[in-house]
Amino acid sequence: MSHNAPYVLVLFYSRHGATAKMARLIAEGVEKTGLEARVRTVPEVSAETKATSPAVPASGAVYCTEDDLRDCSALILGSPTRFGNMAAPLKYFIDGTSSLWLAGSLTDKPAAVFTSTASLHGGQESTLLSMQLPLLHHGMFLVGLPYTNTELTETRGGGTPYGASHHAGTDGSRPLDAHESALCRALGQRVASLTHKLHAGATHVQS
Ligand SMILES: Cc1cc2nc3c(=O)[nH]c(=O)nc-3n(C[C@H](O)[C@H](O)[C@H](O)COP(=O)(O)O)c2cc1C
Repeated sequence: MSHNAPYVLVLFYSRHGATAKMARLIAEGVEKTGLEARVRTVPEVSAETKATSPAVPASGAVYCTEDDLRDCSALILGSPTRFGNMAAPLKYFIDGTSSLWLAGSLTDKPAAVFTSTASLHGGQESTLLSMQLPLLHHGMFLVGLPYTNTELTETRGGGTPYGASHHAGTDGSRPLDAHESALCRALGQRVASLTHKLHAGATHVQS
């Protein structure tokens, strides 16, 4: 367990900004509970023959460090859907977490996932489910969205029990609607509430 103040790491990749907007709404949900949301992104990946980018992004969230990930109390992971799966930059980052896996650094911490797609039936669920696989390998407690969030049955866009999702449209211009936004906030709040409960339980056991 970390000695830092507890925080929920909202870690995402976004090329065109839709997933980044979801991350901000999820962070709002986390912070409603009084817990800090630490919003971080990952750099692009490129072939060895291609130029690299500056070490600090020009705008938006800063890049996630290994310490950010190791010391989080919970993780909420977001990616655009790419061919029904998460985007390579996020997968590349996760593939670099072997030392945390060996140390069990993320074991018994809550985790959840979110995605944005161009088409409504273009792989939201497959992306969310496949994003959960490495989190299970890390021993995390997966958190989804319960149907007591009535937006799940009312939505005409994104929103799944496996995590939050957004239908951006083929030109990416469809904004997050009220249902999708509410489910983003609900996911952040749910992960943070569970984190509070786990911390309270741990304190109780130790005292
Ligand atoms: C290489 C590539 C593959 C994609 N594959 C899918 C897909 O399988 N299904 C889908 O609905 N959208 C797909 N998209 C569209 C993105 O998921 C969509 O534009 C998303 O909203 C982008 O999120 P962002 O604004 O955070 O970058 C793909 C986009 C790219 C560039």
